[in-house]
Parts: sequence; structure tokens; C-alpha cells
Amino acid sequence: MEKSYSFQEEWLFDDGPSCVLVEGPAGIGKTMLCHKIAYDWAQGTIQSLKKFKLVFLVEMNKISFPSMKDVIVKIIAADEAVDDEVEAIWDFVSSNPEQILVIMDGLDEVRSPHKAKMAESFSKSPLRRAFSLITTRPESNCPLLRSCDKAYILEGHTVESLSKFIKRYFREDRASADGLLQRIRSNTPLSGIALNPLNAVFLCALWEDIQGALPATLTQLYSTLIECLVRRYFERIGQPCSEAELVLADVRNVLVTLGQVAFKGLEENRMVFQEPELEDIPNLIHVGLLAQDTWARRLSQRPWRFLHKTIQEYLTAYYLAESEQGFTVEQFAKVIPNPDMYMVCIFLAGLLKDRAHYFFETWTEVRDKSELANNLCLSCLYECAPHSELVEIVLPSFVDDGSFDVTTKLKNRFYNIPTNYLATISTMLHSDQKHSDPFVTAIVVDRWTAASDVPGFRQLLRTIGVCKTLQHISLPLFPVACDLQSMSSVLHANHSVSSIDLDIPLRCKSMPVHEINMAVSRILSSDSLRKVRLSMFGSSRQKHDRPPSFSEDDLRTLKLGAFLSSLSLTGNTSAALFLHLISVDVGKHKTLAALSLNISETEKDPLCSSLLSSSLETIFKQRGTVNKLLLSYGSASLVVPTILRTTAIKYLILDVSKFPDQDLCDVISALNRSKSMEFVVLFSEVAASQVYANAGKLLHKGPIKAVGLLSRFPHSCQSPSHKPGVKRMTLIASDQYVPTSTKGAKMLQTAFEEWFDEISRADMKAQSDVITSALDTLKFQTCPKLASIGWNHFEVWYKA
Ligand SMILES: Nc1ncnc2c1ncn2[C@@H]1O[C@H](COP(=O)(O)OP(=O)(O)OP(=O)(O)O)[C@@H](O)[C@H]1O
Repeated sequence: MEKSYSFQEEWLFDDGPSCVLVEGPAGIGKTMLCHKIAYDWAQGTIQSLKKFKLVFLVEMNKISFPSMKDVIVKIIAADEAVDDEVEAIWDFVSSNPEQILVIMDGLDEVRSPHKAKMAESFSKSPLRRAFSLITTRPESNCPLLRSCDKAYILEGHTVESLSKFIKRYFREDRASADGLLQRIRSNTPLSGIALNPLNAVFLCALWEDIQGALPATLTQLYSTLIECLVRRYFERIGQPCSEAELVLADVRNVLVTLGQVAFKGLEENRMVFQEPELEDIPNLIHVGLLAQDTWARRLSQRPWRFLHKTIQEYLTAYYLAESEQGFTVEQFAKVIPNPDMYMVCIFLAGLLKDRAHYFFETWTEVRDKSELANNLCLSCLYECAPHSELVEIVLPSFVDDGSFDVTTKLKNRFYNIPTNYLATISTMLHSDQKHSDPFVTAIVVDRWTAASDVPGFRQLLRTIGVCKTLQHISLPLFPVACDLQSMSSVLHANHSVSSIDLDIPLRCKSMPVHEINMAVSRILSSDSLRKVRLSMFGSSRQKHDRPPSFSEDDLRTLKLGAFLSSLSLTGNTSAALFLHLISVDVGKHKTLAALSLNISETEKDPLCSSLLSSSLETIFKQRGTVNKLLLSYGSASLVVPTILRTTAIKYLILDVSKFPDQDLCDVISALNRSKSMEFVVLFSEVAASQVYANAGKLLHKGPIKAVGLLSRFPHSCQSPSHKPGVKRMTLIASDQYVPTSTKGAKMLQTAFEEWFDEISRADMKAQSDVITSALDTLKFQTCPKLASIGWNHFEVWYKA
């Protein structure tokens, strides 16, 4: 945790005034962080906080007045300042915003009716020019988030900091600390749960008490904790209970009543309760689930609040699951789509268990199509240890045309992923395969998704190995590099897959190149495989100064499968290196018809450039043609004219973003001279108008039938003059610039490959109406993909 805080310390307030967002799930430590910053400021020990004359810490759930001035005035007034002082302080705030820090903790807890007004008031108030820090759970949708200039994510404990925390918790009892750590290490679900600091505290408290079986789900953690508190309470008052099950049964009705109060509070976005509201639970008030604010000591009636908001959420779920009034489809339909009830739903599924089918049926009816809704569903499935009938209810919602694209289905930003979500997906897949008519034919997982749940990913790979309906898989092998050999055996054993897309590790610390090559070769040697896409990104830090770390023997270890028809390589120097390894094999390959290279950043890296040129030379010397070639690398301008002179290529996709003007002209002339070229796509991130002006020359003469132009900047896309007989079709046009996503390069390549496949089918008849209808289909299939990665103008000119 120190690591996370020192990160904040260095980065949070070092620029000019700005609005910083800190996001993280329930119990991750957002409130703790806010208090620590306020404490450090008051202590005067942290350099970057010394510039602030005043720091305001606002607990957003207490705000019932939407004007920012009111909020600040209320805070000052609570310090018992008199009216004149309040005005003077507000004047100081207004005229010196750069000396003010406002910390707004728990934006997700602002009452819904106030959200819009509060955002408006903030943007107009002088505080917009102050430093501000906002914390929120990820499910919040408050418009104030749009005012944020930068965002950070709180990730909770690292494995090391968790171990330190547990040792500190049990500092008097080393054996208990070691016992708990050992238990967490050997239990995969538990190790995921324990990285959340609040859960870690709860686990330590439980371990003190039970030292037996520990919970595997969040719901079990909370119910065991409550059971433990209730048992301790009865012991305190001299009525110890013997049977564990009896503990909760005895107090069930009281917990339902308390849950009803908790539910009412959440509906009103209220964490604080007055004593009369709790009069139906006279005894349990002292169990330890509720606490009184110490600051309210002077008040005659001190309000109560739940120990933590998550306890309020658990009890709400308890009420909905256990009471007659709570357990109705109407209640579920209100609760499930409400982002404020996110945690409640997770607990609710865990409590309902085999009664959860109503819950999941309602989910499929009321959910929006967001990734967050999918995350929620997986978390809920995990909590109730899915029975196959529950999986059958929700699986169709995750699969489009047979494809289960895990990566785009989930809101995966490391922190907000459901517990063991890949293991849950694996269970879903398994259950689909056992079904009489399985329908999942493709599965896609990216490296970020896999890296955030490695044990789940291993389980998923094993399931994939036995799925007989899968035709396409897209997987990163990087997170499991250490057991790549066994993974390659699993994947090799699957004979239904004809298309595979792998992120593979190169120069991986734990594995020498020849071992990686052997494992990859084994995967590629499957007889069913036709289409392979390999992506590899080595460490950019090492790429300039490190010589290739392979020998002649290594070269011999890499083999392409015998029946491949299409091979794509994506990456930087590592991909060039890889191409070099396989260039002789590619050159001689009998069935390989398409080669796509999406290799970037070569102009900064001479090694990459020379590897690429020599590999292409080797390949083209062996074989006169490669049907499709996608080149996307900085110094392609140097290579393309040579390639076009020496080879016959029909389809070419070229990233011309980094081409100097003269090189672009040379490439265009070379394209015009080519005798074989039929379809060209040019895309450019920076110089769209230049590209447009030049591309206009391409359809004049020669065999080129269609030219696609893709650009990221809508404003620079002036349409060039058209020649008679040339038609134009716009496939995407959006007037907004969208920044590139990390998934960009690969998705772009996939989109274009699909585009080429369509076009090549159309071109058989070479009829313009065939092309038109192919393009029309693409408008719906390809373009949302391109638009989603930020390419927002794509048009095609073709000879009619
Ligand atoms: N840095 C930390 N080190 C150790 N324990 C921590 C740390 N941060 C938080 N905790 C523990 O986790 C508990 C919950 O933290 P906190 O209330 O700050 O979470 P939160 O992110 O604000 O949750 P919510 O979104 O539910 O309000 C704290 O009361 C504390 O016991």
C-alpha cells in the first residue's frame, strides 16, 4: 500500500491546479487515502502538499445541498466559525483557488437528484480553478466525472504489502500470521479476495476467531463475519451459542429488520440513522455492525452508521433474499440496473444461491448492454457457484454469433474485474460444451484480461483444450509463459480450431527463445489450423542495444504448420525478429497465400528495419507472390517500391502515417506502376489531407480497382476531385476525435483482414454492384470496430 500512496504523493498534485479522479471498488481504501492526505497536509511533512493554505475534506454522502459554496460554507460553519469568518474564508477561497485543495470522497454516494446540479455548480464555482481530488467507485455515473483532468486507479494490496499487513496485524502471534498467509497462498479464490484491504482486515478478524475453513466468496466472507460478531456478542452477554448454524437462525428476523433499514438508507443514499429508526432491533444495535460517530459525542441523540458501507449493502441483500417482501421479481428489476446497488446484487446472488434463477432471468431482461453489467453478472455467478441452469440463462447474453469475446465484454481496467472471472467464464464454456447443442465457436481474451486473472486463465485454457466446437481462439500466452509447454500441448490437442490468434512472449525472462519457439511450433503444427495471427511486443527498453538473443539452433526450432493459408505478425522489433526466424519457412511454404505484417516503430530502430528488409527479400526470393500484404511500419516507404517491383501482390494495406511527403509520392507512383495490385488501403494518423491529395491519383490507370482511405482526424478529410466512373462510399464518418485504445493495432488489423476477405470474394466477379454490396455489409460489420478504436473516417473509392 505504501507504494500506492507514494505514487499519489509524487503525481497527484505536482502539476498546476487540476481535478484528479481516484477510482476503485468498495473497500479498496479511497476514504483511507483521503484521510491520509488530509493528515499529511496537517502534519506538513509532504512537500507537494505544502502549497495548500486550506484543505477541505468533503464526505459526499453527507451533502444534501448541491451548491459548492454551500458545501464549503457548511464545512467551515461546522468548525463553529461565525458568519463573518465564514464569508472571509469563502472570499479567500474564491480569490486564491490555487492554494486550495478540495477532497471530495465518495462521489458515487451523492444522491441522484443532486448529481447534475452539483456538477454544474462545481464547473461554475471558483473551486474549478483549485486543486481537487474526487474519489468514486467505478460504477458511478455522475456527470462531475467529466470535469476530471486525470484519473488514477487504486488497486489495493500487492502480494508483498498484504503479507506485511497480516504480519503487522498479528505482530504478537507470528504463528497465526504465517498460518493465514499459507492458507491464502494455497487458495486461489481467497488470494484474489484478500488483496482488497477491507477484506484483508475482515479475514484477519475471522482468522483470530475460527482458524478453520475460510470463505471462498465475498458473500461467505460477510456472512461468516456477521456470524462471528453475533457469536461474540452472545458470549459477551453470557449466552454462548453452541451450534454455528443456530447463531444466524436465532437472529434471522432481527437481521432482516436491520436489512430493511439498510435498504431504505441505500434507496435514499443515506449512511446515517437516528436511534428511533433502529428501535426494532434493541439488542443487535450493540453487536458491532453499527457504530456511532465520535464527532457527535456532544449531541443528545448520536446517529448510527454501519461499520462500513459494504455491511449496509450486505444487509440490504440479506433483506431482499430472506424476507417475503424483498424476494420479488419487481424488487430485482428495480435493484439490478441501479449502479448504486452494484454490491447489493453481488451479495444477493451469493445469498440466493440455487434460488438465483429469478435474479439472473431478471438480469437478462433489465440489463443494459454495458461491460459493467457483464462484470456484475460474472461476479454474481461466481458468488453463487454457478449451477449449469444459471449459466444457460445468461450465456447467450455474452455470445455474439457464436463468439465469446471476453475482452470487449468486460470492463477490464485491472481493478474492477469480477473475482475469478476467467474461471467463471471457463465454467460457462464447460457447461455449454456439455449441452446437447453447444453454440460457442470462438473465444477471445487479450493479454491484459488474462494477466489480471492468471489462475482463471490457466483453467480457461484447459477447458478450451476440450471444447470441440471452437473454430477460432484468440489468446495471449504471455501470462502463462512459465508453462507454455503444457499449454501448447493442450491447444495442440484441440482439432476443431482452424484459426488462432496468439500473443506470444519473446525474450521472456523465464524462458529461452528456443523453448518458446518449440512450444509455438507445436501449437502451429496442428493439422486443422489454417489461419494464424501472432503478436509479439518485446520490451522497448531493450530493443536498441540488445543484439538478437537467438542462435542458429534457435532458428531451426521454429516451424510453421504445414497447412496454413494465412499468417499475420503484429508487433515491433520482436515481431521483425520473429519474421526473420521464419522467413525461409514462409518463403518455401506451399499453402500460405496471405501475409500481414503490422510492424511499427522501425524508423527509431535500425535493427528492426534491417531484419524486416532482409526477411522480405528472403521470402520474395523464394516465392514470386504473396496474395495479401499488410505493412504498417515507419520505414515501409523505403521497402514498398522494391517489393512492388519484385513481387505480385493483389491487396496491400499501408500505414502511411510516418511517411515523408516525397516518400509518399514515390509509393503512390510505385503502386500505379504495379501490374498486379487490385485493392489498396492507406491509413494515416497524422497527414490525412496529404494522403487524400495523393491517393486521388491511384484510380487513374493501372489495375487498381478500389482504394480505401482511413483517417483519424475528421477535419482533415477533404474529398479529392473524382474522375468519371469512380464511385465513392463512406463507411464511417464521425466528427469526433477519439483517442486510440491499447487494443488499436490488433483490432485494426483484424478489421482490415475481414475487409479484404469480403473484397476478395466480391472481386471474383469484378462487378461494381458486388463490391458495393460487400462494402455495404462491411458498413455494419467492420466499421463499428474501427470507430471503437478511434478511426473515424473511412471511405472507399472504386471503379464502377
Ligand atoms: N492502505 C491501507 N492499508 C491497510 N488497510 C487499509 C488501507 N486502506 C484501507 N484499509 C482498510 O480497508 C478499510 C476500507 O477502506 P475505505 O473505507 O477507505 O474503502 P473505500 O474505498 O472508501 O470503500 P467504499 O467505496 O466502500 O466507501 C479501512 O477501514 C481499512 O481498515
